Amino acid sequence: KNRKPYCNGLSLPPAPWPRLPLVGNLFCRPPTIASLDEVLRRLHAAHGPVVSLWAGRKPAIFIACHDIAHRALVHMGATFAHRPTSWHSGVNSHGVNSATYGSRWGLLRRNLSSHLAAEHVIAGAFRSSAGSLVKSLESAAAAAAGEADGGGAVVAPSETLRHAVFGFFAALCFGEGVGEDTLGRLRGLHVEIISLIVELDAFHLMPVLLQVVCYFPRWRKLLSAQRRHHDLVTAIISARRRRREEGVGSDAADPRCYVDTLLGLGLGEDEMVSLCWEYMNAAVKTTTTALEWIMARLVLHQDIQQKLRNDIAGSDHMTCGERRRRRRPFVEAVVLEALRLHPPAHYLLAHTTDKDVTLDKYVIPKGSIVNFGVATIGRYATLWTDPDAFRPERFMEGGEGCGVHSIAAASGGPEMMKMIPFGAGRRACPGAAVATTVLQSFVEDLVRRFEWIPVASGVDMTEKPGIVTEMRMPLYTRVVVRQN
Ligand code: HEM
Repeated sequence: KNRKPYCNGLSLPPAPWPRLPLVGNLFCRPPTIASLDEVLRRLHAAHGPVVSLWAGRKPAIFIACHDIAHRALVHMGATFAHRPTSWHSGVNSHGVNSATYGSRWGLLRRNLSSHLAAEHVIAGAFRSSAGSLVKSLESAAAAAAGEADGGGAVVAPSETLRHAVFGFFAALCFGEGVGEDTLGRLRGLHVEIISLIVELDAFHLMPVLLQVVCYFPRWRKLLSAQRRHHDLVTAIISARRRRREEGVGSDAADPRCYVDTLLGLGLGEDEMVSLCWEYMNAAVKTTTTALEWIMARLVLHQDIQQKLRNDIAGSDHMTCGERRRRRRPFVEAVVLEALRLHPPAHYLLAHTTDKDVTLDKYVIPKGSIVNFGVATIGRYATLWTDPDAFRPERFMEGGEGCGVHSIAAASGGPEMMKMIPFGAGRRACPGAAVATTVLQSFVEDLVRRFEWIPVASGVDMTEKPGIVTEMRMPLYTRVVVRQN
């Protein structure tokens, strides 16, 4: 019914009628990402890859086609590089992601990207967290060995993986030397704040009235958690500032961690706290979730796990740094295939446009919310053979995914966008290269040190939809410590 001409004879992308946000879910319970998935599945099936919902007075347009996503994010990159604003952004208000597309965003993004490109910083942080991850798993396996009925110990490694990934990114963000106790409190605060955020609000999909209704009962708790987070991170930053002023270690001469780079930019306290929140928040849950899906796949596909082990056996004598620099096509393929089939983020962060644009045969009005179906594109039946099957070989030489990277090259065509786990174009994830390198390195260490065997009940691969789509049941597996 709303296909009537809107602008220059073109109509808006098809939407359900009446124009209510996430129809059918609004009145019974707060709308969730699961209900969004459901509504979009039906709309795409009925109307094709470009559809709209209504977030209050604004259309929210969803694109689930790699070709159209390529036109929007790459060809019309500058037009689609804007983010919608929010009346309350809390801890996120000064982040790169919420920055208006312009000079401040450019400065913060360049700073983050060059910090993440510093090879020696990444290598140092990785060495210590990979070491402690292997030790913790060995201890967990030893503790559980008594309960095992032969053939290794049954463990639930999720918490250990999460701890290692958090430790790695905390070392990159705040530098080495922050106490375990402080990191524990910081992790607890991240969990608390995230549990209080209304999921769909993160995608700018809720009309203001609904936001007020959903946030009202949790507002005080959210403010209190944010205040405690602010105090803790300010104390860590102050300690880091003092270290630099006193010239402890080589840090004063060579800015290493993210906080050092922020101190160099002369930002205010609130800005730095917000940027640290964003760093840890953007990095940890996504990377941990990806790691869990990869390990679940390796437990499920014993042949792929063995092939991976054979493949990395040749690098056993190398140092950590040498291994990270060497190209490892099969490990890369395993990580890419897992990111295609199980992207941690099923949608990008919300984009918006600074003018009316025509896309496909529709008009996208200025200021609309625009988002892209990451999971739908990665599992598209016309783009991938047997898209629901886990086949890393498709990314090897001669395979249908050969040449496809986790981030589409700006010069490539739409075929480069057959998967977009990190987005594409100007707002694509600046942490993509670090995340994939770290995933490959953790996976190598975990497969080199342990054998991962399914328990009798198998592996539950059901998804738990959310801002980050995790496994519904945490991984539960048998591990055997390898002797060599
Ligand atoms: C497996 C791990 C990760 C995944 C799947 C992931 C995914 C994404 C996605 C889908 C976006 C939205 C892109 C868009 O809206 O077009 C994004 C943005 C972003 N990510 Fe990541 N990310 C990961 C790791 C990281 C890491 C390690 C960092 C930094 C330490 C990071 C920092 C950011 C930032 C700052 C943005 C906003 C960029 C901007 O608005 O300019 N992410 N990420």
